[in-house]
Amino acid sequence: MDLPLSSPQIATVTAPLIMALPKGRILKELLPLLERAGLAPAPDCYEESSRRLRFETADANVEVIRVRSFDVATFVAHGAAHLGVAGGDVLDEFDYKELYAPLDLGIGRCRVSVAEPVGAEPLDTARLSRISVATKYPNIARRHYAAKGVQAEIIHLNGAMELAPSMGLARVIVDLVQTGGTLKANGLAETEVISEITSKLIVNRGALKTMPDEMGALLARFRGAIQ
Ligand SMILES: Nc1ncnc2c1ncn2[C@@H]1O[C@H](COP(=O)(O)OP(=O)(O)OP(=O)(O)O)[C@@H](O)[C@H]1O
Ligand SMILES: O=P(O)(O)OC[C@H]1O[C@H](OP(=O)(O)OP(=O)(O)O)[C@H](O)[C@@H]1O
Repeated sequence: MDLPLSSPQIATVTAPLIMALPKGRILKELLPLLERAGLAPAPDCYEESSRRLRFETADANVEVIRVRSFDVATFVAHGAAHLGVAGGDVLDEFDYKELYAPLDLGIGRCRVSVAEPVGAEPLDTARLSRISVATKYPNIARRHYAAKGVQAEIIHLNGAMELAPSMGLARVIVDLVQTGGTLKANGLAETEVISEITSKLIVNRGALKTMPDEMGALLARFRGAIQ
Protein backbone atom coordinates (compact mmCIF):
# COMPACT_ATOMS: atom_id res chain seq x y z
CA MET A 1 0.00 0.00 0.00
CA ASP A 2 1.35 3.41 -0.92
CA LEU A 3 1.30 5.84 1.96
CA PRO A 4 0.26 9.40 1.26
CA LEU A 5 3.14 11.86 1.54
CA SER A 6 1.45 13.59 4.47
CA SER A 7 1.29 10.37 6.49
CA PRO A 8 2.62 10.87 10.05
CA GLN A 9 4.38 7.48 9.68
CA ILE A 10 6.86 9.03 7.25
CA ALA A 11 9.55 11.01 9.00
CA THR A 12 10.75 14.07 7.10
CA VAL A 13 14.45 13.51 6.61
CA THR A 14 16.24 16.54 5.25
CA ALA A 15 19.82 15.89 4.18
CA PRO A 16 22.22 18.51 5.53
CA LEU A 17 23.89 20.95 3.16
CA ILE A 18 27.57 20.09 2.82
CA MET A 19 30.20 22.83 2.94
CA ALA A 20 33.77 21.90 1.89
CA LEU A 21 36.48 23.84 3.73
CA PRO A 22 40.24 23.76 3.19
CA LYS A 23 42.28 22.61 6.15
CA GLY A 24 45.17 24.82 7.21
CA ARG A 25 45.62 28.57 7.14
CA ILE A 26 42.32 29.45 5.40
CA LEU A 27 40.28 27.44 7.89
CA LYS A 28 41.85 29.41 10.76
CA GLU A 29 41.17 32.74 9.03
CA LEU A 30 37.59 31.64 8.33
CA LEU A 31 36.57 30.93 11.92
CA PRO A 32 35.38 34.45 12.89
CA LEU A 33 33.37 34.68 9.67
CA LEU A 34 31.78 31.27 10.21
CA GLU A 35 30.90 32.25 13.77
CA ARG A 36 29.22 35.46 12.60
CA ALA A 37 27.31 33.45 9.99
CA GLY A 38 26.09 31.01 12.68
CA LEU A 39 28.02 28.17 11.03
CA ALA A 40 30.90 27.52 13.44
CA PRO A 41 32.06 23.91 13.04
CA ALA A 42 32.63 21.55 15.98
CA PRO A 43 35.88 22.58 17.75
CA ASP A 44 37.86 19.50 16.69
CA CYS A 45 37.55 20.68 13.08
CA TYR A 46 40.40 23.08 14.00
CA GLU A 47 42.60 20.49 15.63
CA GLU A 48 45.31 19.28 13.27
CA SER A 49 45.39 16.02 15.24
CA SER A 50 41.71 15.26 14.69
CA ARG A 51 41.22 12.32 12.32
CA ARG A 52 37.59 13.23 11.64
CA LEU A 53 36.87 14.68 8.20
CA ARG A 54 33.18 15.54 8.59
CA PHE A 55 31.87 17.86 11.29
CA GLU A 56 28.55 19.19 12.50
CA THR A 57 28.17 22.99 12.69
CA ALA A 58 26.18 25.42 14.85
CA ASP A 59 23.40 24.98 12.26
CA ALA A 60 21.87 21.47 12.32
CA ASN A 61 21.17 21.75 8.57
CA VAL A 62 24.79 22.36 7.57
CA GLU A 63 27.79 20.05 7.88
CA VAL A 64 31.43 20.70 7.07
CA ILE A 65 33.90 18.41 5.32
CA ARG A 66 37.58 19.30 5.82
CA VAL A 67 39.68 18.59 2.73
CA ARG A 68 42.90 19.72 1.03
CA SER A 69 42.65 23.20 -0.44
CA PHE A 70 43.00 21.93 -4.02
CA ASP A 71 40.26 19.36 -3.46
CA VAL A 72 37.59 21.83 -2.26
CA ALA A 73 36.84 22.88 -5.85
CA THR A 74 36.66 19.24 -6.98
CA PHE A 75 34.18 18.23 -4.22
CA VAL A 76 31.94 21.22 -5.01
CA ALA A 77 32.21 20.95 -8.81
CA HIS A 78 31.11 17.31 -8.68
CA GLY A 79 28.21 18.13 -6.38
CA ALA A 80 29.58 16.05 -3.47
CA ALA A 81 29.51 19.33 -1.51
CA HIS A 82 26.95 22.07 -2.13
CA LEU A 83 29.29 24.94 -1.37
CA GLY A 84 32.82 25.62 -0.17
CA VAL A 85 35.67 28.05 0.25
CA ALA A 86 38.57 28.05 -2.20
CA GLY A 87 41.48 30.30 -3.07
CA GLY A 88 41.30 32.14 -6.40
CA ASP A 89 44.50 30.30 -7.32
CA VAL A 90 42.72 26.94 -7.07
CA LEU A 91 39.72 28.25 -9.05
CA ASP A 92 41.98 29.65 -11.79
CA GLU A 93 43.92 26.41 -11.99
CA PHE A 94 40.88 24.15 -12.42
CA ASP A 95 38.48 26.55 -14.16
CA TYR A 96 35.48 24.30 -13.38
CA LYS A 97 32.38 25.42 -15.29
CA GLU A 98 30.10 23.84 -12.64
CA LEU A 99 31.28 26.37 -10.04
CA TYR A 100 29.91 29.79 -9.33
CA ALA A 101 31.93 32.12 -7.05
CA PRO A 102 29.46 34.80 -5.92
CA LEU A 103 31.35 36.12 -2.87
CA ASP A 104 34.87 37.34 -2.27
CA LEU A 105 35.61 36.62 1.40
CA GLY A 106 38.60 38.96 1.52
CA ILE A 107 40.81 36.42 3.33
CA GLY A 108 43.85 34.41 2.19
CA ARG A 109 45.29 37.43 0.43
CA CYS A 110 48.35 36.62 -1.66
CA ARG A 111 49.38 36.54 -5.31
CA VAL A 112 50.46 34.03 -7.93
CA SER A 113 53.81 35.16 -9.22
CA VAL A 114 56.81 34.22 -11.31
CA ALA A 115 60.10 34.11 -9.40
CA GLU A 116 63.67 33.68 -10.55
CA PRO A 117 67.05 33.36 -8.88
CA VAL A 118 68.34 36.71 -7.58
CA GLY A 119 70.90 38.06 -10.02
CA ALA A 120 69.87 35.77 -12.90
CA GLU A 121 70.23 37.24 -16.37
CA PRO A 122 66.88 38.88 -17.22
CA LEU A 123 64.67 36.78 -19.48
CA ASP A 124 63.55 38.38 -22.73
CA THR A 125 60.16 36.70 -23.19
CA ALA A 126 59.76 38.52 -26.53
CA ARG A 127 62.61 36.43 -27.95
CA LEU A 128 62.08 33.24 -25.93
CA SER A 129 60.23 30.24 -27.42
CA ARG A 130 60.33 27.82 -24.45
CA ILE A 131 60.87 28.06 -20.72
CA SER A 132 61.05 25.47 -17.94
CA VAL A 133 58.75 26.26 -15.02
CA ALA A 134 58.43 24.46 -11.68
CA THR A 135 54.98 24.88 -10.19
CA LYS A 136 51.93 23.30 -8.61
CA TYR A 137 49.84 25.43 -11.00
CA PRO A 138 50.56 23.90 -14.45
CA ASN A 139 47.49 25.39 -16.14
CA ILE A 140 48.02 28.91 -14.77
CA ALA A 141 51.70 28.79 -15.78
CA ARG A 142 50.99 27.39 -19.24
CA ARG A 143 48.30 30.02 -19.91
CA HIS A 144 50.54 32.83 -18.64
CA TYR A 145 53.39 31.94 -20.99
CA ALA A 146 51.14 30.95 -23.91
CA ALA A 147 49.73 34.51 -23.85
CA LYS A 148 53.29 35.71 -24.53
CA GLY A 149 53.81 33.11 -27.25
CA VAL A 150 56.17 31.10 -25.04
CA GLN A 151 55.79 27.36 -24.49
CA ALA A 152 56.09 26.44 -20.81
CA GLU A 153 57.73 23.11 -20.06
CA ILE A 154 56.13 22.26 -16.73
CA ILE A 155 57.88 20.52 -13.86
CA HIS A 156 54.87 19.70 -11.70
CA LEU A 157 55.76 19.78 -7.99
CA ASN A 158 53.46 19.78 -4.97
CA GLY A 159 55.71 21.84 -2.71
CA ALA A 160 59.23 23.18 -2.21
CA MET A 161 59.36 24.49 -5.78
CA GLU A 162 61.68 27.23 -4.48
CA LEU A 163 64.43 24.59 -4.72
CA ALA A 164 63.90 23.93 -8.41
CA PRO A 165 66.02 26.71 -10.00
CA SER A 166 69.08 26.12 -7.82
CA MET A 167 68.85 22.35 -8.38
CA GLY A 168 68.76 22.79 -12.17
CA LEU A 169 65.17 21.55 -12.39
CA ALA A 170 63.64 24.69 -13.89
CA ARG A 171 64.59 28.23 -14.89
CA VAL A 172 61.71 29.91 -13.01
CA ILE A 173 58.94 29.01 -10.57
CA VAL A 174 55.28 30.02 -10.47
CA ASP A 175 54.03 30.03 -6.88
CA LEU A 176 52.11 31.91 -4.22
CA VAL A 177 53.75 34.91 -2.62
CA GLN A 178 52.52 36.90 0.34
CA THR A 179 55.33 38.54 2.32
CA GLY A 180 58.04 37.34 -0.06
CA GLY A 181 59.85 35.77 2.90
CA THR A 182 59.94 32.26 1.41
CA LEU A 183 61.39 33.50 -1.88
CA LYS A 184 64.01 35.61 -0.08
CA ALA A 185 65.05 32.72 2.15
CA ASN A 186 65.70 30.66 -0.96
CA GLY A 187 67.59 33.20 -3.07
CA LEU A 188 64.69 34.02 -5.38
CA ALA A 189 63.05 37.29 -6.42
CA GLU A 190 59.50 37.94 -7.62
CA THR A 191 59.71 39.12 -11.24
CA GLU A 192 56.08 39.14 -12.40
CA VAL A 193 52.68 39.08 -10.69
CA ILE A 194 50.27 36.84 -12.60
CA SER A 195 47.21 37.47 -10.41
CA GLU A 196 46.10 38.83 -7.04
CA ILE A 197 44.40 36.16 -4.92
CA THR A 198 41.73 36.04 -2.22
CA SER A 199 39.50 33.21 -1.04
CA LYS A 200 35.99 32.95 -2.51
CA LEU A 201 32.78 31.32 -1.44
CA ILE A 202 31.96 28.83 -4.18
CA VAL A 203 28.69 27.06 -4.91
CA ASN A 204 27.71 24.19 -7.17
CA ARG A 205 25.56 25.62 -10.00
CA GLY A 206 23.21 22.61 -9.93
CA ALA A 207 22.60 23.00 -6.19
CA LEU A 208 21.83 26.68 -6.68
CA LYS A 209 19.20 25.77 -9.31
CA THR A 210 17.57 22.90 -7.42
CA MET A 211 17.68 24.47 -3.93
CA PRO A 212 17.48 28.20 -4.57
CA ASP A 213 15.88 29.00 -1.20
CA GLU A 214 18.31 27.05 1.00
CA MET A 215 21.37 28.13 -0.98
CA GLY A 216 20.15 31.73 -1.21
CA ALA A 217 19.65 31.87 2.57
CA LEU A 218 23.18 30.55 3.18
CA LEU A 219 24.70 33.05 0.76
CA ALA A 220 22.82 35.85 2.52
CA ARG A 221 24.29 34.73 5.86
CA PHE A 222 27.81 34.83 4.42
CA ARG A 223 27.15 38.25 2.89
CA GLY A 224 26.01 39.53 6.27
CA ALA A 225 29.06 38.04 8.00
CA ILE A 226 31.67 39.68 5.75
CA GLN A 227 33.09 42.75 7.47
N1 LIG B 1 51.35 32.67 2.22
C1 LIG B 1 50.06 32.76 2.01
N2 LIG B 1 49.41 33.85 2.39
C2 LIG B 1 48.08 33.96 2.20
N3 LIG B 1 47.32 33.02 1.59
C3 LIG B 1 47.92 31.93 1.20
C4 LIG B 1 49.32 31.73 1.38
N4 LIG B 1 49.64 30.54 0.93
C5 LIG B 1 48.49 30.01 0.47
N5 LIG B 1 47.46 30.84 0.61
C6 LIG B 1 46.04 30.62 0.22
O1 LIG B 1 45.58 29.56 1.02
C7 LIG B 1 45.21 28.44 0.23
C8 LIG B 1 45.62 27.19 0.97
O2 LIG B 1 47.01 27.20 1.13
P1 LIG B 1 47.73 26.29 2.19
O3 LIG B 1 49.16 26.65 2.11
O4 LIG B 1 47.00 26.31 3.49
O5 LIG B 1 47.46 24.86 1.62
P2 LIG B 1 48.34 24.04 0.61
O6 LIG B 1 49.72 23.90 1.18
O7 LIG B 1 48.19 24.62 -0.76
O8 LIG B 1 47.51 22.73 0.63
P3 LIG B 1 47.89 21.34 1.18
O9 LIG B 1 48.32 21.53 2.62
O10 LIG B 1 46.63 20.61 1.03
O11 LIG B 1 48.98 20.88 0.27
C9 LIG B 1 45.88 28.65 -1.11
O12 LIG B 1 45.16 28.01 -2.14
C10 LIG B 1 45.89 30.17 -1.24
O13 LIG B 1 44.66 30.63 -1.77
O1 LIG C 1 55.53 35.01 0.65
P1 LIG C 1 55.36 34.22 1.92
O2 LIG C 1 54.72 35.01 3.00
O3 LIG C 1 56.62 33.57 2.36
O4 LIG C 1 54.30 33.05 1.60
C1 LIG C 1 54.47 32.22 0.49
C2 LIG C 1 54.52 30.80 0.88
O5 LIG C 1 53.29 30.44 1.52
C3 LIG C 1 52.82 29.22 0.95
O6 LIG C 1 53.42 28.13 1.56
P2 LIG C 1 52.91 27.54 2.95
O7 LIG C 1 53.39 28.38 4.08
O8 LIG C 1 51.42 27.35 2.91
O9 LIG C 1 53.62 26.16 2.96
P3 LIG C 1 53.35 24.91 2.02
O10 LIG C 1 52.58 25.32 0.79
O11 LIG C 1 54.73 24.45 1.70
O12 LIG C 1 52.53 23.98 2.87
C4 LIG C 1 53.31 29.30 -0.50
O13 LIG C 1 53.34 28.04 -1.12
C5 LIG C 1 54.67 29.94 -0.36
O14 LIG C 1 55.68 28.98 -0.23
